[in-house]
Amino acid sequence: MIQQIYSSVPHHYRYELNKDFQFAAAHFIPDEAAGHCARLHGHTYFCNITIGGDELDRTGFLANFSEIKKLIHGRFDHSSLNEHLELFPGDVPERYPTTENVARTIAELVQAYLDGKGNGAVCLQVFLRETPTSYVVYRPKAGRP
Ligand SMILES: Nc1nc2c(c(=O)[nH]1)N=C([C@H](O)[C@H](O)COP(=O)(O)OP(=O)(O)OP(=O)(O)O)CN2
Ligand SMILES: [Zn+2]
Repeated sequence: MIQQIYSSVPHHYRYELNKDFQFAAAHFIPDEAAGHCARLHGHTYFCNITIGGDELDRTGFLANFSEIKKLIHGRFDHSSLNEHLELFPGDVPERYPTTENVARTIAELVQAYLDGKGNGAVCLQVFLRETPTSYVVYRPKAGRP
């Protein structure tokens, strides 16, 4: 994991936090146009989340590394992404569990968690690798999903 090279995010925050983790998940893209991806298959996703902010919380954290991992890994690891219908309803192409849509969804989940902390931290980037040769970088506009 530590050999991974990320795109860096331009920003002016005093602190930048990065958390790496992996999760194993199955998925399929519910459209025949997706070719072999329309069949159920699995990946070990590699994820890097970048968070920026100027203020630390009372524990001296911008955000707790372990809570960031738990938020995403705890929800998706050893699951079928298509069964998370609240996030990936099968009839909405913008919500099919493609790498792009999963990366954006992760950014949305992380930002919702950060909003609850109240120290102004923002999710700046989600790097999501689906296979050894395929990955997506998602950057919310103006630091927001
Ligand atoms: N833009 C996207 N294209 C594809 C996605 C996606 O999410 N976004 N997903 C898939 C498949 O789900 C598949 O898991 C990954 O496809 P691919 O990179 O082709 O996988 P391979 O391991 O076969 O790649 P090779 O480099 O040819 O070994 C497809 N496209
Ligand atoms: Zn896939």
